[in-house]
Amino acid sequence: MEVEKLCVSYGKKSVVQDLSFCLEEGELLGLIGPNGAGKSTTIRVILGLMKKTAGEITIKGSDQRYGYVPEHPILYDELTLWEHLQLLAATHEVPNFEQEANQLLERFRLSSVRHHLPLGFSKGMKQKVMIVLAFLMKPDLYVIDEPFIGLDPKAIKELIQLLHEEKKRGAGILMCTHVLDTAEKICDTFLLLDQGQCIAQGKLGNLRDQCGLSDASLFDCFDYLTS
Ligand SMILES: Nc1ncnc2c1ncn2[C@@H]1O[C@H](COP(=O)(O)OP(=O)(O)OP(=O)(O)O)[C@@H](O)[C@H]1O
Repeated sequence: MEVEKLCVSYGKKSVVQDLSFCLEEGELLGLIGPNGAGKSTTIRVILGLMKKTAGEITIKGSDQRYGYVPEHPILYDELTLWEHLQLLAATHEVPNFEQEANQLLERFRLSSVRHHLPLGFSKGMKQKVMIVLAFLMKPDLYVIDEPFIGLDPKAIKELIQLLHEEKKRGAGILMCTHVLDTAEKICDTFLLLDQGQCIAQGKLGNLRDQCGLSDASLFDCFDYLTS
């Protein structure tokens, strides 16, 4: 995915200015920044949920689908968990989805509630359903917004493992998060947004160079660059 000089406004208020970045195959890019920096807005525009004011977003390759894990789970009250998976498989042409779906449900400890309505699910269970739905499709591009919030440690471990597997398969992953210690461990590159502008991007080493702090953690770089 290539984003070039992206600008986004809410009415007259400009919230993203001249944002450019690339997401390569097999790359996990961490989109980080303070509250209100413009991360979710950027994601909404990439997903086509909001219009941009200017700029270009190009998704290369034949697979134009994306796996989206939103910050807040969005599920149908009247469909069971399994019916959600069936619906996604039918609308996104996922062939022989049953085996993959069963494995994902097992990994996220959701097998026993597969025929239940998500109305009675906890916040973390709903979040896990959104993850299973996104990963069932096996798209070339993932857009993931704050996936770790509300997940139990076992589910966090499974999600990190899944991210590794999908990277290995060649998928590009854009992940917005405030959980910097995990991001530091699993992301290949970072894009630090502040007040709608990119103030640093690249590998942790690039961020460290920009701060002049050779052993700094991602948190230290974030703190220094946004102060
Ligand atoms: N619906 C809206 N109408 C007007 N302004 C909005 C709207 N949604 C967000 N904004 C503004 O756009 C800016 C960027 O918000 P955005 O939600 O993209 O930030 P964020 O980086 O995702 O923040 P957070 O880390 O808190 O989730 C903020 O100044 C916010 O007040």
